[in-house]
Amino acid sequence: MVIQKLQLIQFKNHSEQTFQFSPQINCFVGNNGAGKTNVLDALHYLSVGKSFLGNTDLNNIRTDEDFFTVEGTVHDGEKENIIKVQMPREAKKIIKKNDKTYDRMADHVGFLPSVIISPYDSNLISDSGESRRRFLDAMISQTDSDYLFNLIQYQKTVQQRNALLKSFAKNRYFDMDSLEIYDDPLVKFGTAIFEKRRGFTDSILPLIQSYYEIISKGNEIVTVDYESDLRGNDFKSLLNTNREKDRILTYTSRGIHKDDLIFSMNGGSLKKQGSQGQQKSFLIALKLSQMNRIKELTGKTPILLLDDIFDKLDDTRVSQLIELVNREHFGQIFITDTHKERTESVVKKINEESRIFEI
Ligand SMILES: Nc1ncnc2c1ncn2[C@@H]1O[C@H](COP(=O)(O)OP(=O)(O)OP(=O)(O)O)[C@@H](O)[C@H]1O
Repeated sequence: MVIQKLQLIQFKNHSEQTFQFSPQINCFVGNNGAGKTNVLDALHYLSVGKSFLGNTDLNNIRTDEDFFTVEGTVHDGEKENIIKVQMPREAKKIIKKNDKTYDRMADHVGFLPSVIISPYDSNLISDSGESRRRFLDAMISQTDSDYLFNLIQYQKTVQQRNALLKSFAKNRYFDMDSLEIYDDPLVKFGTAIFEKRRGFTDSILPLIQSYYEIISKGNEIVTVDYESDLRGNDFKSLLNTNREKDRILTYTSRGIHKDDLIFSMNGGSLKKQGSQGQQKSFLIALKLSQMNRIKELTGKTPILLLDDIFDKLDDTRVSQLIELVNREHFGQIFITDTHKERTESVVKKINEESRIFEI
């Protein structure tokens, strides 16, 4: 997948801007606050119809304007496609491919896969399990539409079961039969999600380890463990055993909504023991592995968005990263950096066609 052209209208700090891209490496350089990350965010909109910064769509309309438009010309290997995201202040967001409006945003996901590596990824290490679960879900659902369906059904069922538990407590009443109605859907959807998450983590671990080894020159060993209540436990029995506890707590205490990914370095916690550069190297390895899996499963090469990638990495790690990019041919890459000279020197070492845009 190659984005040939990007046009921004009233998108964040960009009033009107058009970029003609290289099919290989594109760099955006400029001072803090110039709007480099905003360009990557626009590319993210073309991929999944929303911001990677967690902003609401309305916040991304340029101040005092009525709408934003992000339009991209995307070559899918066969033909050119025009992807257009339009966000009016007073109406619903729409996304179109070749002038045809999608009924649901989800129908577009997967057409232009992307992987982003940004400073915000550090939340994956520092935050609670919820952000790691969201990451895992986003990774798997880019290549598996059943997964998203099962997940939505599972989450709805947990919400309904929790609401019932709360109403029991409020009304000082308990009815086992009506609570048990939720067991079958929880077991069905939860077990399917568990199997997918386990399979995905198992398949991605050797990739993460090999990318990390290259970036760090073998200085440390990292691991990722998938932690789940369903590991070694049958979900149905787990629900039975915890029914009384759930009644007291008034929520569903066990299940795949409590899953987590445990990141370790040399046997200890990556969060507690990893330096900023080591944590960043790990996140890069994780994301490159995600990229590799998407490519393998869909046959499409995702676009790679690298926000502030060189910050916090020492020269050795930057060189290793360049070597990796040269070796693996990651497809089309978009990089932001505040240091023009650093970007120029890095790009010179990569044997691919590049373009540098000053923002
Ligand atoms: N809706 C909006 N309307 C106008 N300007 C906006 C809007 N949203 C964000 N901005 C501006 O965008 C700028 C931030 O852009 P961005 O995050 O892309 O900067 P950057 O070049 O990546 O900076 P850094 O090097 O610090 O990461 C800020 O100046 C902010 O005020």
